[in-house]
Amino acid sequence: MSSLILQGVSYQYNGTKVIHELNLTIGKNEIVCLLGASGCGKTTTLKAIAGLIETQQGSVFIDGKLVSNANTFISPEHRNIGMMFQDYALFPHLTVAHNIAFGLSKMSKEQKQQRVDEMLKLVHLVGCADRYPHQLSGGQQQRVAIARALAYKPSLLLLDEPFSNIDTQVRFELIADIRRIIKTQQVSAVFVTHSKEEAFAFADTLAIMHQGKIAQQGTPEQLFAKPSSKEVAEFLGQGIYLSAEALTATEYKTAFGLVESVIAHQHQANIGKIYVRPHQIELMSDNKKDSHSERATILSSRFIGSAYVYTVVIAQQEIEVAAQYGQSFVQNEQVIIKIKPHTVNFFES
Ligand SMILES: Nc1ncnc2c1ncn2[C@@H]1O[C@H](COP(=O)(O)OP(=O)(O)OP(=O)(O)O)[C@@H](O)[C@H]1O
Repeated sequence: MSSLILQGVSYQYNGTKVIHELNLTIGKNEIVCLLGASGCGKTTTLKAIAGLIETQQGSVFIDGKLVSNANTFISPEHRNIGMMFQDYALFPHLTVAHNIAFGLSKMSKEQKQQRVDEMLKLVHLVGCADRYPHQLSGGQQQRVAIARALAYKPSLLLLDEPFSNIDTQVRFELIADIRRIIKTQQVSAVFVTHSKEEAFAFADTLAIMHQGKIAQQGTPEQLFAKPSSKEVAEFLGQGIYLSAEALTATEYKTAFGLVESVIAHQHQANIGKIYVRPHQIELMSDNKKDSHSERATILSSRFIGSAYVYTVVIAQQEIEVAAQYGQSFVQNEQVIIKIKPHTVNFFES
């Protein structure tokens, strides 16, 4: 059974549609990241799942139970969800223990104490029970927030940009730790961010949102290997388009030479464009001057400690490409580029 199903969910603010007939399914114990540009509707989707807004169309099921459609609306406190929102801070006047125990009103005093102790252990904050939030670091406060969200054993956890106020240095340690905590508690989670790095580190699967819809859902590897649209490919990382002809299931002819795919693709049409990312491009000096391929132009360079990164113009598009060790080029130099064999993203035109 799925933990969460959204079927054709739509929502509009004052007549402006923000989410459009959105579909999303999340499996048991799966961590899914809603990833997308600012304003694409991520937080609104999370609010619709939580019941913080009433959707105008579509159905939401949590653990197989209908929580919202045209005739039904279950309030947030009855949806068995835990929330960890960026602006859903800890109660400043309550100790860590009281913050964690906040949602445990139905338990006896002893049961509450036991659950708080269990949660403190889980989030590595034993000994901090009597502290107040202002006596904790940002990372520790987020550990308390996750402990509070998990204390009453929700079946689904919703996290909205929970790491955005945490220093970059400790952020990825905290992400790994909170992922471990969620996995040990066997709870499903929907996580919202606009950071790809956070999404890759935290989620099992990504659901890329674009203009109020899920454009594609899958593991990072699946999305990189076969983005369903140019928007998904572009969102996953900067790149350039090269006009290409698919010669076979693994070979593409471009003005810059033949490009080889490490995975075979089926094509309806053989004329289109391939999307090439910087790490797939190799710059080479034009020593022989006898190649028939087009040249790229070095626009500028910057030193990043271990190598030079060049801004290069390729087919009228600018892209930053790192040079190989020991290579150097001068401004306006015409260079040959080699596209390394990779999983080619080909879009038919
Ligand atoms: N209360 C509101 N009233 C009117 N419009 C709103 C309201 N809340 C959000 N919006 C609009 O709805 C759209 C989607 O907002 P939402 O917060 O869901 O996007 P998001 O993808 O989470 O963005 P971000 O990454 O910037 O947080 C935006 O255009 C936003 O301006």
